[in-house]
Amino acid sequence: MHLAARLLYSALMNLPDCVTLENASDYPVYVIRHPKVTGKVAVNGAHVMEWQPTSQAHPVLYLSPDAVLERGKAIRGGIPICWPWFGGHPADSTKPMHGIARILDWELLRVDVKDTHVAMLFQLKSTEASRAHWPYDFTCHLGISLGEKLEVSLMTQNTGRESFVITEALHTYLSVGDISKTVVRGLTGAKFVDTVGGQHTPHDGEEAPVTFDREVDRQYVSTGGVVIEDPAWGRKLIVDKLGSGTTVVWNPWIEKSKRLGDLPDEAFHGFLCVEAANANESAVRISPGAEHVIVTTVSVG
Ligand SMILES: O=P(O)(O)OC[C@H]1O[C@@H](O)[C@H](O)[C@@H](O)[C@@H]1O
Repeated sequence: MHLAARLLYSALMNLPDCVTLENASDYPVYVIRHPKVTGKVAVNGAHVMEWQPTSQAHPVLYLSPDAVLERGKAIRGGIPICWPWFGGHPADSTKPMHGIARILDWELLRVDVKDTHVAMLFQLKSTEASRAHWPYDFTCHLGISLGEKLEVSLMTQNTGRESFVITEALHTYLSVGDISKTVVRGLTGAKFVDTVGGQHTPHDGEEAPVTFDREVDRQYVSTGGVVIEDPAWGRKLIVDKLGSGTTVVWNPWIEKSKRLGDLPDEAFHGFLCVEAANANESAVRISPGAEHVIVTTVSVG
């Protein structure tokens, strides 16, 4: 659907009072102001840019102050949806990094408001634009529930006549008080692929929890959740997931931050990414008519 039609449709949807559609500089964003939670979700990528329970003094998600808000571009921070490939395209390096879902406009189908949360349902269907990058027919639904807990679930349906294989990630940027004191628990013993510098080096599991004193870019074989201890802000973040065989942990540290134009050089001190993903041997084959769901939740312990 064309953007203008989509915006008209949203207007006709009678958005609840706590959700408004703001359209500064032709960049539509749903803004949530609910007694229990505030948030922002961009039409571009159905991208959760912000989510903050009103009980929290500090933001939970990280959003770069230099993030580029332009349709067709990925946002640095929040939760980019990496789909239908995670990382670089396996065969064609000219295709967009992390796939197309984060750079296409999604359509809001429904909003439900409860005392405790706001739930939104977005849809992305295959079009000529998507087929130019990926030649398959699909419908994706993204459910986002913003409350004391954040839940994001991505369902991929194969609406075509041939099977396809996807890799994917719910690429969650989390704010922390000090990355050098941050500890990620829940991945001990898990094999991982180290991808720092673009290499893909397999490793056996480690007994120590994950800590940060340099760039970390790892794809763990893991179906379970993690706990992120952030002593600087005296809190724990709990990231859980379903339908995911890979957990990606990423912090760019200083050199890579300098190379990323949409991230301040020193911003790496204040975030890490923990991504519910399916990569490598967890790539998902979906038959015609079949579907696959991946879910991540984030809460503050
Ligand atoms: O800059 P992008 O395309 O948003 O990717 C950010 C990072 O995303 C992570 O998931 C990857 O593991 C990193 O290698 C990558 O640098």
